[in-house]
Amino acid sequence: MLSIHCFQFFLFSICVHISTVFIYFVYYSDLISTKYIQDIKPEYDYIIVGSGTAGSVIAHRLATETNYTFIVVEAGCRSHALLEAPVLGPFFHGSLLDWQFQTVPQKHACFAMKDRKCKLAQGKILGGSSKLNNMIHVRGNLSHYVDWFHGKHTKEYIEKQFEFIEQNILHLNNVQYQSDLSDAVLGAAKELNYDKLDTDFKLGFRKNIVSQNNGKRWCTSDNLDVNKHVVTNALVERVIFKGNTAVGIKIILSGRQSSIYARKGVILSAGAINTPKILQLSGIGPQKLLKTIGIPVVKNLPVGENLQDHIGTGLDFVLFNKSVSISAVDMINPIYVLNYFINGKGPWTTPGCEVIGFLSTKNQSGPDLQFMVLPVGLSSDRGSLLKNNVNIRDEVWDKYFSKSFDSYVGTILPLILHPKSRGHVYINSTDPKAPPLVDPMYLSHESDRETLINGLKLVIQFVNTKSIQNIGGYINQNHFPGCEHFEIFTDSYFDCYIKHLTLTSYHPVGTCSMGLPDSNKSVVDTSFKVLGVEKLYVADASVLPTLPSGNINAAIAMMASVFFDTSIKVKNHIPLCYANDLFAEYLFDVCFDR
Ligand SMILES: Cc1cc2nc3c(=O)[nH]c(=O)nc-3n(C[C@H](O)[C@H](O)[C@H](O)COP(=O)(O)OP(=O)(O)OC[C@H]3O[C@@H](n4cnc5c(N)ncnc54)[C@H](O)[C@@H]3O)c2cc1C
Repeated sequence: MLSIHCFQFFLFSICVHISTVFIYFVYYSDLISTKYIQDIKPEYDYIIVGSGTAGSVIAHRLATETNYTFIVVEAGCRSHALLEAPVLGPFFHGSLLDWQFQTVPQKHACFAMKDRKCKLAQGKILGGSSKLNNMIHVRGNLSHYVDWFHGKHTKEYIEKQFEFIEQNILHLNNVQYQSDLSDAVLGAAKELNYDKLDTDFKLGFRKNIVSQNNGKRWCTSDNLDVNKHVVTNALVERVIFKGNTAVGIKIILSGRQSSIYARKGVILSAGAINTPKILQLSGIGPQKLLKTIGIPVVKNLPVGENLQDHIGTGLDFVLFNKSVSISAVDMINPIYVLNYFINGKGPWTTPGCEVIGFLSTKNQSGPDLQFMVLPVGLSSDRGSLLKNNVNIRDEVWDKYFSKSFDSYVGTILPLILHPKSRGHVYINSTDPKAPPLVDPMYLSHESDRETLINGLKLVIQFVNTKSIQNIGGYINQNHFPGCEHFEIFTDSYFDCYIKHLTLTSYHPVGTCSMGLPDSNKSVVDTSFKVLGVEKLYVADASVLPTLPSGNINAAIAMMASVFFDTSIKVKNHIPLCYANDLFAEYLFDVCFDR
């Protein structure tokens, strides 16, 4: 048996090395072409920093609905068709396509990770984190978004924005490949009286809808004319101000510093970790922090505070005595590879997570917990990739995860939807290349731990259903290393377990919160404008004041679209029109104010 595991490890390791070499090739060929080909003008109407989910929605709408000049400035490289296969997502973690952020050592979480630091992958590539993500498309609960805008936009308006994005910007499919675990979990949910999930997220389960086009990953950046509108491998250092008006940005391109100017506005869409970093480097942030670092204060605002994330636990918690999916080794079967490249079908299209569910640990009508169901676990690849992605310590690996090698693993991952723990992102140097200190303070609020403990109990309930028993499911009975002194599956054991095995779902938000101008928690107003300065906007994950009820990519795209409508179209008196649905509009390709 040991020799099979060694062989599997060897095989996976070869795949990891091949993908690493290919990523180097993609990265460096773009770097060289950046030097000789990319053409940047000194001034545009708008500058967009970051080509991720949000930046690309804004760029696409600027290109297709206005005559404004603009440029998207992206620190990462262009992608490559071979990197679009959904199954390859985990290979990008820790690579040149990832900012490779880690948390500072955590007081209440991440004990099973090296130095108590959890890794927090974020995409550094054209398309941003949407090139690394699991492609799950969830609208979330619309009434939360109405609250974010303090009533400025109605639920119907938000719904229209989602419809617009779903019809014009994303490609959405049902998952193209499913394991036996999917149907078993849906069967279990039925046994436990959960409904099928409807659109306005309440409680219930469903198979995933994913952002894919013919089985290939689809990102908002895939709409862009890259040669015309994007410069890659260009790191934005800071915003340039004239008085209190943003007039441009300083960048490092091909090792050289230069400036680009914007007539109408600078839009920061660099994500929830990098946008606060750029603002702080530009003198917008907590006064005390900026003074300590020696940066002149342009505006004292709580930039970088209010960091939140959907936190979960439970990898390799559910085991099976028979296979519930094809094995990781099967993934390199040439038939599956060809099926993907020729038909856009089969296991290579897998987003990882096949089913999602929304539950309440408090018997309420709205969810406080999400389940993500994956037919793999941490030990599936025998330690060649995922162990490093999650930063697991060797001792924990040897004592716990490697013990699952002789079983089959699947994952029912409980995630807290509305955590109360809050952390921060602070720079600790004036060097734009230095990563900021990311302290999410995971699980620092006791109620978050309570929710997750109840979540693990719900996982056990699911595993005890007939549907899961029929496919040979059972709970891993090994004590988690570090928690041996607690009686297994008691509340105190689970409390210890989640503090050790703390997992991010890579959903950091909130670090440049949207809110009312007189609140001391707001960084941008409900028009996405940075408070107290002119012509500077933030539109990305960082403006979300709280976490949505579900995966966040669609909500970020929706926010970017609202930003475009309200702060570019309406502000510049360009009529709003979601579809040319009047005959005259259709005929003359215009929109009328309604
Ligand atoms: C591994 C993973 C799995 C996920 N799974 C899902 C999922 O299944 N469903 C879901 O809904 N959400 C998922 N998410 C979350 C979702 O993808 C992100 O929240 C979303 O893409 C963030 O969008 P954004 O525009 O705020 O930032 P990003 O998409 O991260 O874009 C920011 C861009 O700015 C660039 N940038 C940053 N700093 C600079 C600088 N100084 N100069 C120039 N450019 C810069 C970055 O390189 C990047 O391209 C996942 C995320 C990850 C990482």
